[in-house]
Amino acid sequence: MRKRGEPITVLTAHDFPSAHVADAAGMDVVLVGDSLAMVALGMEDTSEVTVDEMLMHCRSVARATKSAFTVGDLPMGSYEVSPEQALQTAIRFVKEGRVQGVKLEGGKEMAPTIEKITRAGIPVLGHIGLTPQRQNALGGFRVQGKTCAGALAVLEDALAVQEAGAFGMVIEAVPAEVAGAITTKLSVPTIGIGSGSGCAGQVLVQVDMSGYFPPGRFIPKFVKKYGDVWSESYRAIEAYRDEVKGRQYPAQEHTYPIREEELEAFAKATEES
Ligand SMILES: Nc1nc2c(c(=O)[nH]1)N[C@@H](CNc1ccc(C(=O)N[C@@H](CCC(=O)O)C(=O)O)cc1)CN2
Ligand SMILES: CC(C)(CO)C(=O)C(=O)O
Repeated sequence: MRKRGEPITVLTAHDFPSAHVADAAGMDVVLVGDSLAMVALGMEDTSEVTVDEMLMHCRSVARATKSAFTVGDLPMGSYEVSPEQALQTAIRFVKEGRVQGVKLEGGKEMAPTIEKITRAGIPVLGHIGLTPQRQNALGGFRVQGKTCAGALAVLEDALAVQEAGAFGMVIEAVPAEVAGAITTKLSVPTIGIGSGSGCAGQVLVQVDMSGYFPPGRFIPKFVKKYGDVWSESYRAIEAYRDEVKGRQYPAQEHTYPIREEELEAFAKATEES
């Protein structure tokens, strides 16, 4: 259990085993992020992933999270058309995805949508600053709020998202000083990613922080690699390959016994045929 005032720990996980370890390790929130597209499905960006794909992964994660609050990310195209569309999608996330809350990207333009969903009793986590679903409009995965005007725009978004009823908001790739200052002006928590330690909580993608990617792959500056799951998996798979090829695996202890007389009878029965 998290103590009052302590930073909120959030981890993006996409399937049952990763969510299971995140929950066991005491994460406050597990987010089924649409980074799913890039991390688990091998897509170029997050714009391709569908509601049905997200829902399958939400269900998988939700089966594993016993104590972590579980949030599902509304994918691009499933909530921008109207607040009604967004509410319908959010309801599917709760009913079919079995999550407890939803996340959606956008600032003040999404306020009516956030209000609509929260009024229906579904907790909403906002997402401002760098909004990856809009990377084409932002000119790529670019740091936001780097100028006075840019920082003021992020602040305006934060206040609008809070006012609309969001229980918190992700602030992605905003200079630490700006994200910290915005955090002090809000009453709901900010969950930073690439936005410094002044946020009320932090989020990272589990695959990134545990090092489950090949050496040399590009990772954003904000990622700290706390583990080397790629190397460990690679080592294990190589050893398995070698032992199968060398007939060392499976060994006697990995097999099931049969009584001598049954085996003899079996040999006799098959000899005759
Ligand atoms: N796996 C993984 N995939 C992801 C995310 C993640 O968390 N991890 N999060 C979302 C994408 N977000 C980013 C944010 C920043 C960058 C990035 O590359 N930023 C430049 C900064 C560019 C600039 O200076 O403007 C850098 O060098 O860090 C890439 C994807 C979705 N996909
Ligand atoms: C990591 C985070 C919070 C930011 O891009 C996210 O939204 C995701 O996992 O999809």
